[in-house]
Amino acid sequence: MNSTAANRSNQPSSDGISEVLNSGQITTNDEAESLHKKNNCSGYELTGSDTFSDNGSLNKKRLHCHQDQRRMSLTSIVAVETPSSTDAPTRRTIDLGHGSDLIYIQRFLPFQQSWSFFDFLDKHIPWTRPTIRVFGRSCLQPRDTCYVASSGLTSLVYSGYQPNAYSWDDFPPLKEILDAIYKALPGSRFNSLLLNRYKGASDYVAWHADDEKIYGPTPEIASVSFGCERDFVLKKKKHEESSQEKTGDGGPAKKRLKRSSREDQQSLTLKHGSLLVMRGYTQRDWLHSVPKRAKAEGTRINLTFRLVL
Ligand SMILES: O=C(O)CCC(=O)C(=O)O
Ligand SMILES: [Fe+2]
Repeated sequence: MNSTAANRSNQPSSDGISEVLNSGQITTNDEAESLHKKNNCSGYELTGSDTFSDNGSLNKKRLHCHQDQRRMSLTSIVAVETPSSTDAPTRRTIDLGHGSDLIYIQRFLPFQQSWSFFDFLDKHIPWTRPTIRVFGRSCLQPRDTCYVASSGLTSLVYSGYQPNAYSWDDFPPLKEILDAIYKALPGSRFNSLLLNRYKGASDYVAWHADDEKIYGPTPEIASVSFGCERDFVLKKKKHEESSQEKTGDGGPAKKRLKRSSREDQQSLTLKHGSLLVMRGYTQRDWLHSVPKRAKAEGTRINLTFRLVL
């Protein structure tokens, strides 16, 4: 999503994965902030279980984004994006502990093809910005959304909002993306897709877990990102927010009350054409968010493929 000239050039720098170095930088900010900003749901959104607000100060990293960046010379892009025949996209696994893990593939889809997907989705998806309910208040969801699902599934409801389920047949490129995911994740199955469009720096998704019952106890969620890169931040739920103890692996109470540490937080920069997979108990034990980022001016589109049981 992040797309300055530098970013859009997809330089083979880091893989976008970095632990948050200063635990103080992720704040479970005050409900007060949200209550000030009643109409824009700032910082809060109730999806699965619990939510917290974010003060946007997680990382001092600059995330410039300009939509016209793709007009830059393609020379450097091609130089780093053209894989040799033996190059498989690098896959990183991040063990979050206690049966939760992530897979991140930065160059999951080819760069130019990813822009074609972006353009199709931006133009043809029937985006809507619904009014949702957060802590009893109605407010505008801080990003556009759309939902696609196989027929006959239990409806998705989050934050008091039940999206209309569109058919896969209406958007053939989505099937191409899903096929690519199946190649990367043999044995996985997905039958629904939540699409999000972040139209600029102040669009975001607040702290939440996708732990709705319809996904079962250990959902696998495959998340594909296009356009402006944005930070994706995870933090471990506080003990009472997680149901880890229900399976008996929460350890003794004293241990469970330990202060948050570096291992309780992760931050990734989700690049254009990347795939992130959340697996195991990630939804039960962790929250995730895409915070506002002042420099992330471009549009980002994110697709999260899920399996409704
Ligand atoms: O935009 C993203 O990367 C995440 C979106 C998300 O968490 C969700 O739709 O549940
Ligand atoms: Fe989510």
